[in-house]
Amino acid sequence: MTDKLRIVIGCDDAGHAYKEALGRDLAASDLVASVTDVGVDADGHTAYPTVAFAAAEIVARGEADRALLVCGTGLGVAIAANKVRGIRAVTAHDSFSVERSVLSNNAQVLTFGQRVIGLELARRLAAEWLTYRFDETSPSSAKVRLMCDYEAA
Ligand SMILES: O=C(CO)[C@H](O)COP(=O)(O)O
Repeated sequence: MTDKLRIVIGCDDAGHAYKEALGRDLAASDLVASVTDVGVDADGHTAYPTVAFAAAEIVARGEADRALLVCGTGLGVAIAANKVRGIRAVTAHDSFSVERSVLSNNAQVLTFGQRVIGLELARRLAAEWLTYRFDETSPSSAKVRLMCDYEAA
Protein backbone atom coordinates (compact mmCIF):
# COMPACT_ATOMS: atom_id res chain seq x y z
CA MET A 1 0.00 0.00 0.00
CA THR A 2 1.43 3.35 -1.06
CA ASP A 3 1.50 6.07 1.58
CA LYS A 4 -1.37 8.52 1.26
CA LEU A 5 -0.52 12.07 0.26
CA ARG A 6 -1.36 15.35 1.98
CA ILE A 7 -2.11 17.74 -0.86
CA VAL A 8 -2.47 21.51 -1.08
CA ILE A 9 -4.54 22.96 -3.91
CA GLY A 10 -4.60 26.55 -5.09
CA CYS A 11 -5.41 28.73 -8.05
CA ASP A 12 -6.03 32.25 -9.28
CA ASP A 13 -9.29 33.39 -10.84
CA ALA A 14 -8.26 31.91 -14.20
CA GLY A 15 -7.89 28.47 -12.65
CA HIS A 16 -10.79 28.35 -10.26
CA ALA A 17 -13.07 25.91 -12.08
CA TYR A 18 -10.31 23.32 -12.49
CA LYS A 19 -9.11 23.74 -8.92
CA GLU A 20 -12.60 22.97 -7.69
CA ALA A 21 -13.00 19.91 -9.93
CA LEU A 22 -9.53 18.56 -9.18
CA GLY A 23 -10.02 19.19 -5.48
CA ARG A 24 -13.18 17.07 -5.53
CA ASP A 25 -11.30 14.26 -7.27
CA LEU A 26 -8.45 14.43 -4.78
CA ALA A 27 -10.79 14.39 -1.81
CA ALA A 28 -12.41 11.23 -3.17
CA SER A 29 -9.14 9.44 -3.90
CA ASP A 30 -7.90 6.50 -1.84
CA LEU A 31 -4.37 7.82 -2.42
CA VAL A 32 -5.00 11.14 -0.66
CA ALA A 33 -4.89 11.67 3.09
CA SER A 34 -5.99 15.32 3.09
CA VAL A 35 -6.70 18.26 0.80
CA THR A 36 -5.92 21.79 1.95
CA ASP A 37 -7.39 24.56 -0.21
CA VAL A 38 -5.49 27.87 -0.10
CA GLY A 39 -7.90 29.58 -2.50
CA VAL A 40 -8.99 31.46 -4.36
CA ASP A 41 -12.73 31.08 -3.89
CA ALA A 42 -15.29 31.70 -6.61
CA ASP A 43 -15.09 35.49 -6.47
CA GLY A 44 -11.47 35.71 -5.33
CA HIS A 45 -8.95 37.80 -7.23
CA THR A 46 -5.76 37.11 -5.32
CA ALA A 47 -2.83 37.28 -7.72
CA TYR A 48 -1.36 33.92 -8.69
CA PRO A 49 2.07 34.43 -7.02
CA THR A 50 0.47 35.04 -3.62
CA VAL A 51 -1.49 31.81 -3.80
CA ALA A 52 1.49 29.85 -5.12
CA PHE A 53 3.78 31.14 -2.35
CA ALA A 54 1.22 30.14 0.30
CA ALA A 55 0.83 26.62 -1.09
CA ALA A 56 4.56 26.08 -1.63
CA GLU A 57 5.40 27.29 1.87
CA ILE A 58 3.05 24.70 3.37
CA VAL A 59 4.88 21.99 1.42
CA ALA A 60 8.30 23.43 2.28
CA ARG A 61 7.40 23.40 5.99
CA GLY A 62 6.56 19.69 5.70
CA GLU A 63 2.89 20.24 6.50
CA ALA A 64 1.86 18.76 3.15
CA ASP A 65 3.54 16.40 0.70
CA ARG A 66 2.55 18.04 -2.59
CA ALA A 67 0.69 20.92 -4.15
CA LEU A 68 -1.48 21.07 -7.25
CA LEU A 69 -1.84 24.61 -8.58
CA VAL A 70 -3.86 26.03 -11.47
CA CYS A 71 -3.68 29.37 -13.24
CA GLY A 72 -4.37 30.36 -16.84
CA THR A 73 -1.26 28.71 -18.23
CA GLY A 74 0.21 26.91 -15.21
CA LEU A 75 3.39 28.85 -15.80
CA GLY A 76 3.03 31.72 -13.34
CA VAL A 77 2.16 29.51 -10.39
CA ALA A 78 5.12 27.26 -11.21
CA ILE A 79 7.54 30.17 -11.42
CA ALA A 80 6.26 31.59 -8.14
CA ALA A 81 6.29 28.23 -6.30
CA ASN A 82 9.87 27.69 -7.41
CA LYS A 83 10.89 30.85 -5.54
CA VAL A 84 10.17 29.05 -2.27
CA ARG A 85 13.29 27.37 -0.92
CA GLY A 86 13.20 23.60 -1.26
CA ILE A 87 10.40 23.54 -3.80
CA ARG A 88 10.58 21.97 -7.25
CA ALA A 89 7.50 22.95 -9.26
CA VAL A 90 6.71 21.99 -12.83
CA THR A 91 4.01 22.65 -15.36
CA ALA A 92 3.18 19.36 -17.07
CA HIS A 93 0.36 18.76 -19.50
CA ASP A 94 1.25 15.28 -20.72
CA SER A 95 1.39 11.92 -19.04
CA PHE A 96 5.10 11.25 -19.47
CA SER A 97 6.14 14.62 -18.08
CA VAL A 98 3.85 14.19 -15.09
CA GLU A 99 5.45 10.80 -14.39
CA ARG A 100 8.99 12.12 -14.77
CA SER A 101 8.26 15.21 -12.65
CA VAL A 102 8.09 12.83 -9.71
CA LEU A 103 10.36 9.95 -10.73
CA SER A 104 13.16 12.08 -12.23
CA ASN A 105 12.82 15.44 -10.54
CA ASN A 106 11.12 14.67 -7.22
CA ALA A 107 8.95 17.72 -7.89
CA GLN A 108 6.46 18.31 -5.10
CA VAL A 109 4.38 20.82 -7.05
CA LEU A 110 2.45 20.17 -10.26
CA THR A 111 0.76 22.98 -12.12
CA PHE A 112 -1.86 23.08 -14.86
CA GLY A 113 -3.13 25.80 -17.17
CA GLN A 114 -6.90 25.96 -17.30
CA ARG A 115 -6.63 27.88 -20.58
CA VAL A 116 -4.29 25.25 -22.03
CA ILE A 117 -5.59 21.73 -21.41
CA GLY A 118 -9.02 20.19 -21.22
CA LEU A 119 -10.53 19.36 -17.86
CA GLU A 120 -10.73 15.62 -18.46
CA LEU A 121 -7.04 15.46 -19.35
CA ALA A 122 -6.18 17.48 -16.25
CA ARG A 123 -8.22 15.10 -14.11
CA ARG A 124 -6.53 12.05 -15.63
CA LEU A 125 -3.06 13.54 -15.21
CA ALA A 126 -3.77 14.42 -11.59
CA ALA A 127 -4.96 10.86 -10.93
CA GLU A 128 -1.78 9.46 -12.48
CA TRP A 129 0.38 11.90 -10.50
CA LEU A 130 -0.94 10.46 -7.25
CA THR A 131 0.42 7.02 -8.06
CA TYR A 132 4.09 8.04 -8.37
CA ARG A 133 6.65 8.15 -5.58
CA PHE A 134 10.23 9.31 -5.93
CA ASP A 135 12.84 6.59 -5.25
CA GLU A 136 15.69 8.03 -3.20
CA THR A 137 17.85 5.07 -4.28
CA SER A 138 17.29 5.66 -8.01
CA PRO A 139 19.97 7.10 -10.34
CA SER A 140 17.87 10.28 -10.49
CA SER A 141 18.46 10.97 -6.82
CA ALA A 142 22.02 12.26 -7.21
CA LYS A 143 20.84 14.69 -9.91
CA VAL A 144 18.10 16.08 -7.71
CA ARG A 145 20.66 16.41 -4.92
CA LEU A 146 22.77 18.66 -7.17
CA MET A 147 19.85 21.10 -7.30
CA CYS A 148 19.28 20.92 -3.56
CA ASP A 149 22.97 21.51 -2.88
CA TYR A 150 23.09 24.47 -5.26
CA GLU A 151 20.12 26.03 -3.53
CA ALA A 152 21.60 25.45 -0.09
CA ALA A 153 25.03 26.92 -0.95
O1 LIG B 1 -1.67 32.27 -16.36
C1 LIG B 1 -1.44 33.08 -15.53
C2 LIG B 1 -0.08 33.38 -15.07
O2 LIG B 1 0.87 32.52 -15.67
C3 LIG B 1 -2.54 33.86 -14.90
O3 LIG B 1 -3.68 33.07 -14.71
C4 LIG B 1 -2.95 35.03 -15.78
O4 LIG B 1 -1.96 35.98 -15.73
P1 LIG B 1 -2.08 37.34 -16.58
O5 LIG B 1 -2.01 36.96 -18.04
O6 LIG B 1 -0.91 38.18 -16.14
O7 LIG B 1 -3.41 37.96 -16.21
